[in-house]
Amino acid sequence: MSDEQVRLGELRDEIDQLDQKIMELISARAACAQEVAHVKMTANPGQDVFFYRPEREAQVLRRIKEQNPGPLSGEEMARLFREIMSACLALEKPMHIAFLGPIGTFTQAAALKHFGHSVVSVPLPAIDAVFREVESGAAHYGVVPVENSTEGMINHTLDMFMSSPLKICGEVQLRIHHHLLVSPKHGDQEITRIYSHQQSFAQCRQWLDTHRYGIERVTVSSNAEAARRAAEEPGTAAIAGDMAAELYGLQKLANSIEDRPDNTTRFLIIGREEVPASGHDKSSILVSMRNKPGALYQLLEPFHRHGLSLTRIETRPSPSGTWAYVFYIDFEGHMEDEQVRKVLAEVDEEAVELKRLGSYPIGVL
Ligand SMILES: O=C(O)C(=O)C[C@]1(C(=O)O)C=C[C@@H](O)C=C1
Repeated sequence: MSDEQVRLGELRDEIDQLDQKIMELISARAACAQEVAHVKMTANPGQDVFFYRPEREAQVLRRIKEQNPGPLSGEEMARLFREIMSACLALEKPMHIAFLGPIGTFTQAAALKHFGHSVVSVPLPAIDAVFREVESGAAHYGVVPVENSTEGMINHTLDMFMSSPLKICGEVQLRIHHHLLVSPKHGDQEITRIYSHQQSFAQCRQWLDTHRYGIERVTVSSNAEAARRAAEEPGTAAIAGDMAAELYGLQKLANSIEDRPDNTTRFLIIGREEVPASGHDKSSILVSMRNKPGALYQLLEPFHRHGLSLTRIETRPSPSGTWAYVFYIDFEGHMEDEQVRKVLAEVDEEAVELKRLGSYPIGVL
């Protein structure tokens, strides 16, 4: 045996022993989670038990990232623990997660990034269908897109909160890479049509104008649908992400064609319960103000005075009347925090209506 073979043999023995220990430790952790489920059920007999605890998961993942000794990166280590916790939660209760489908969309990728792969993910055809599925209790949680760094807010999601009783329980950000995809089945046939979702066309507009000028662009309901069509119709291509490419066996003609390298979409997790503070949280509200001079100043001034950081403010027309507006506001802090309580009490005094959409951990992954 060569020196290399001897050394490799030793290292692989060491890896086998470590794997054995890791397996025993993961099993002990899973048994602990089962016990947690038992405690939760006996403490709340006959009631809705919330097995999924977003604030606890955020704390665990943050601690892992902070204390990770390397050589793996903090992100990579947190991703591994994300999957371990996902499997532990599935032992307690398999979670049904509704998302804006079909399968292969970026929203599904976001759902799996947030909850891990041990959930049952349920594709639905529209954002309001995701809300309804969670409201009815058919799904435990839902995942919907809310804003894109290139294209701005997804107004349909914001507007749903005006009438829905659901709470925001979390957020997840996903880097969005779009590719120009073709089916290897169709050989070198000239591309005369490109399918994609309207948001994806918008995010790749400059690239398309430079590299595929004049080719017909056909808008479809999702990137996954675009990929499905490109897989079936010769002479067509799709703009979609990795999940859709894999699902429909497409090849990349051009990689990462989004105009902005930091193209990111933020998704919200919607559920039926309020989330306790995790120590690093964000809150969202909807406020409708009287139509008078200085209304916006009056609304924002208490946030400034109490030192609360606004992360997003968006205006939407009110469904109740012409020229009345509703403000959608995200800010740092939890509604249980003293400062936040004070600010919201002041806002409530001036507002026609204040709706608390929820406090939730700032995305960790
Ligand atoms: O701490 C809990 O409440 C648990 O149920 C355990 C656990 C975990 O595996 O760490 C699992 C699921 C929850 O979402 C949070 C954490």
